[in-house]
Amino acid sequence: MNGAAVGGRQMQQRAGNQLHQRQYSSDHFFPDAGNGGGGSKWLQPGGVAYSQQVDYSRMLRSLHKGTSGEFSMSGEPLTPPLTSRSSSQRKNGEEVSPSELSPGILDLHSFDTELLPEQVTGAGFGAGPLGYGRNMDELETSFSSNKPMSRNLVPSENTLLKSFSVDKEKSSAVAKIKVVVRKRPLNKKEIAKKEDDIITIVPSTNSLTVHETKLKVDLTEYLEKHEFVFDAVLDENVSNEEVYHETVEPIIPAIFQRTKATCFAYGQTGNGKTYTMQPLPLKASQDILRHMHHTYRNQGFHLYVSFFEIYGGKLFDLLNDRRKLCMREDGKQKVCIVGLQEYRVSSLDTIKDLIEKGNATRSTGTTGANEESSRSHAILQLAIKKTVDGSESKPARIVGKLSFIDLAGSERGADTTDNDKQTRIEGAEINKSLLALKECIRALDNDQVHIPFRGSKLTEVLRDSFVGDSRTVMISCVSPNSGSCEHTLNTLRYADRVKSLSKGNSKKDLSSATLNVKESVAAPISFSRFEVNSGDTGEDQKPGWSKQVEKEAFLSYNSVSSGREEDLVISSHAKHFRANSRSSSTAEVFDYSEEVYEPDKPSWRKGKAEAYSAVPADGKTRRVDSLAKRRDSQNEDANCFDSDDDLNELLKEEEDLVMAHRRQVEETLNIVREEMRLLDEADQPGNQLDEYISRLNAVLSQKAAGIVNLQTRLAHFQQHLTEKHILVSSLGP
Ligand SMILES: Nc1ncnc2c1ncn2[C@@H]1O[C@H](COP(=O)(O)OP(=O)(O)OP(=O)(O)O)[C@@H](O)[C@H]1O
Repeated sequence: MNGAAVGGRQMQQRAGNQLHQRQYSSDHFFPDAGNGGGGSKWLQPGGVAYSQQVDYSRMLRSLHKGTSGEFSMSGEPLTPPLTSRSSSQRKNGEEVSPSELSPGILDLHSFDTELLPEQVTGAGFGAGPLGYGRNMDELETSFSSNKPMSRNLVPSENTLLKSFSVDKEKSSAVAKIKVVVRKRPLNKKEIAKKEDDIITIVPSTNSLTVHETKLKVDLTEYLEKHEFVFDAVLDENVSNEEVYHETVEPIIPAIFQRTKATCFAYGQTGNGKTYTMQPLPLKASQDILRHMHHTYRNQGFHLYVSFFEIYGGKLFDLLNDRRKLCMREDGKQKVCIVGLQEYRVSSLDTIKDLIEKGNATRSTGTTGANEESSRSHAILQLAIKKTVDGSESKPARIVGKLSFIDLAGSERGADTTDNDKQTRIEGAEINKSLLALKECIRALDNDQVHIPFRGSKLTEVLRDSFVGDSRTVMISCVSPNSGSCEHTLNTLRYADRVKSLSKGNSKKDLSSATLNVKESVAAPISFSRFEVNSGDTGEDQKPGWSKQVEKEAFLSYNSVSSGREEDLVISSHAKHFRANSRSSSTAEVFDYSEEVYEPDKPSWRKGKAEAYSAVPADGKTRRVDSLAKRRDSQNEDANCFDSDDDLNELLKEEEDLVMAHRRQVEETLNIVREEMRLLDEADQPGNQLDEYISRLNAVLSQKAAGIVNLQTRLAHFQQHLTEKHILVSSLGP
């Protein structure tokens, strides 16, 4: 984790199943004013365990000032005396007691999302050069200042309307799902071990190539290139500021227009997720505040911050002494997080304090790859709410929300062997939620009726952020060292899957179906050592999805199962089986490439669908893949079996798949036999022979693991096939 950014996290020793917590170095934000008790406490207003919408910044400021009030830009008093409660605690201007407050439930989503009026205030800053690009100090000054704005800073109404529509345009132009990859630099340890940087990036084409060293059967090394294209690819020289510009900045305007956006970082432990994620909320807050005070000035918008973590399937409030939270669903299936503290904020300093406080309280642990690894998913939410009829006494309505998720580091089962039991349990829980997250994104983008939000706490909590008008930005963090090659490929494949969920991309794939090649570019290592960061613009690096050149061997002999679901890319039609095997965790190790089939449905994604001419003008679906139209849930599967031909075709393909697996196992066995024969025949003197034998042994054990893996997969496929047969026969003639 990024110790520097957090500024003083300390890891406590884990005792048994106890959490690791980062202790915030300064717990002195507030004296225990309300209780009059001794010692400092972190925001315990009145010492009452009520929730929720604490006007934190007012309290902070009034504490700093020691006065009973401050003034908003409009000149109205904002801050109640320290001893009084925030505006949310007032009822028609009267003080109310905590017992009259909400019953301890913060329903982040209980208020109907409100459509903004299609107009902006006639005064204030525009979002143009005046609004953007100023530093935070200036920004703060302008936010907290009660001075009237200088005349020449006030743009015309036209300019404002223009900037507003530019914002709208910008936000609607942002893809529903954006996948960005960030490569971190080699760290000291890796440099000391003289590890190679195996990733080359060509920013101009958003492409990234992983150069994997592999062994042939005769034990000579060769390089295999895996090439990927994403929405953006950021190399090790890219700053956090640039990451923000590339990822979150474009979606800020959308948050004011009923959009819920989610930005999350994904990647192996120690790859820079926290380093990447931590600065983003503050930068986003800066932009949100700027919009509130300029484009949407005097429209009753307020910003609220909450910060919690999911650790071991449980929720903890990071801004309220790790208070345990419960998640509930109301009758409308809206998610309520009971007890979550939410702070109304209007200054960047306050937000910064809150973020630091939350980060310092997160659960951390030590993994093989990161001494201070996040063992939890941390979710920081910035909610924009609007007062109803300009009344402070009524609960504000949520307009939009931006969630930042610093996912716990993904690591493979294989890497956790040296970890204690707790760490391994954490790892399993983490991987489960990552899988669930991908499943949800996949289902959403396929317009599936059933979205498997219940797959994990993470997805349950995020349900609200994914339905309706939503935006998702995924930042995949990868490390460049050769030792992490397999992890890196797994991460990139996960990202690639998420990216390929986008119908738009799928359509591009389909329109160039044969171009969606899966090939490897291999060369003997002695001849083809790549130049690190040489801007490897080889011939095979062409822009566009069709250039996705990745070795995805049907089943690579050399790949030893890591137990992670990204490890395998088997075949598009196999996705069917997933629906039937959701309950089986082992079945979830399978991942499937997919050629997504696009029915022309009227939905919130229609705009995107229309962008692609592959959908026939008559609106009828075009058969691209006999299987694709029946891929989602079991019910959907059953409903979609149109004809016996389709069913037979499906069964045939599945049988072929099983046969192919069988062949793979047999071929692998043959290789092992051949190697054993070689071993027996090896007629080499002394040391050389020993060395040769030990190398062969290494290869053999690798193969043996591969065989076990293949056999397991084969068994699963056979099981699925049987289930399919049963399903087919149950459908009757
Ligand atoms: N782009 C980068 N530039 C410089 N240093 C980086 C970069 N990315 C990560 N680091 C450094 O690498 C280390 C690990 O990063 P970080 O803690 O963010 O990893 P992580 O992916 O969050 O790990 P985990 O999942 O275990 O929490 C930190 O010391 C961080 O400062």
